[in-house]
Amino acid sequence: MSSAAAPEFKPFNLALIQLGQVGADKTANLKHACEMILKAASGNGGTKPKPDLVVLPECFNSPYGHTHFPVYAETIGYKPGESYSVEASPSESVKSLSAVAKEAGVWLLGGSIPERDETDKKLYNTSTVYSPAGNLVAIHRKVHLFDIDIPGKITFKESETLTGGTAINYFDTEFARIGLGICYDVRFPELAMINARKGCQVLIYPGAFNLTTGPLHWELLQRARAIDQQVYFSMCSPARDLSAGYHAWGHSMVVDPMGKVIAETEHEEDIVYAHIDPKTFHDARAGIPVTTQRRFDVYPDVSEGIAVGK
Ligand SMILES: O=C(O)CCC(=O)C(=O)O
Repeated sequence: MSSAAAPEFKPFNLALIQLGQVGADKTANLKHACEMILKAASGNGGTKPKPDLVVLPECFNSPYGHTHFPVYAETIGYKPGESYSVEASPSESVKSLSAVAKEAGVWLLGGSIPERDETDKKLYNTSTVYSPAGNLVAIHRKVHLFDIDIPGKITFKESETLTGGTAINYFDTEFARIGLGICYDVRFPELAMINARKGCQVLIYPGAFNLTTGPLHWELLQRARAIDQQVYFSMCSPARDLSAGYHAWGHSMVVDPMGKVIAETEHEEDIVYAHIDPKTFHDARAGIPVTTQRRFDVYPDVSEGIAVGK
C-alpha cells in the first residue's frame, strides 16, 4: 500500500479465472486454483497474450456460506505497513498463492478466503494480493457484509459469522493503481469513489452474485461504478455449481471507463482475458470531464481525510 501519487497508467493484460470445482476439500480447491492460475498465466497455452494480473473469485478455497467460514478460516497475520514473511505465514492459502504467483511471474489478486484474526478473534472475508516475486503486498477485508432477505428467493447472512473490515484498500503495480472490494461492496459507491479519488484507474472485486440478483444487478452495478468513477471495473465470480449450497451467477466481466463490457463469459468454468488500454480512460475523462466538475462547495468530498489501507 502506498499513499504516494498513483503509478502512470500503462496498458496491461488482465485474466479473470471463473473457477469451478470448489468443493469441501480445501487442499483440492487450492490445487485446482493454482493449476488454473498457471493456465491463465500461460495465455491459455499461448493462444492469448500473457496476463500481467490474474484474479480469482470470492471464497475460492471453501464452499460459500456462513456455516463454512469458521471451519475453513485461516490466520494470515498481515498488518499494513509491516513486513510480512510468506515462509513464516500460518496460512496454507497464502503460501500456495505466493508460490504460484512467483512461478507464473504475474501479479495475483487471490480472490478471497475466510480469515481468522488471532488478535480480535473475529472472522473476515479477505482478499490477498501478491507481486510477481511472490510477496504478499495488500489485503482487503470485505467492508459491507452480504446480509439480505428477499422472501422466497434468497436469504443470506454473512454477519452470522463474519465481521466487516474497516479499511479501504488498493495496491500499486508498475502499470496501474488497482482498487479492491469484494462482491456486496459494489453496492456502496462510496468505496469505489474513494479509491478512484485516491488515484485508482482500475477497480477489481472478486464476487459471487446469485441467481436472483445476478441477472438484474451484476452487470448494471459494474457498469454504474465504471461510469460514475470513469475507471475500468471488473468482477470475478466462481463458476455456477447447481450441486453446491450456493448457486453463483458467473458472468465474470470487465467494463471500460465508458461503461462498455469489453470481456465476459457465461457461467461455466472459464478464463476471461481483457486488454486494459489507458487511452479509453483518458478519453472518457477528457470527453466527459466530471472528474474536474465536482461541486465540493455543494456536497462534501467523501474521500477527504480517509487514510487508505489503515
Ligand atoms: O449484492 C448481491 O446481490 C450479492 C452479493 C454477494 O453475493 C456477496 O456479497 O457475496
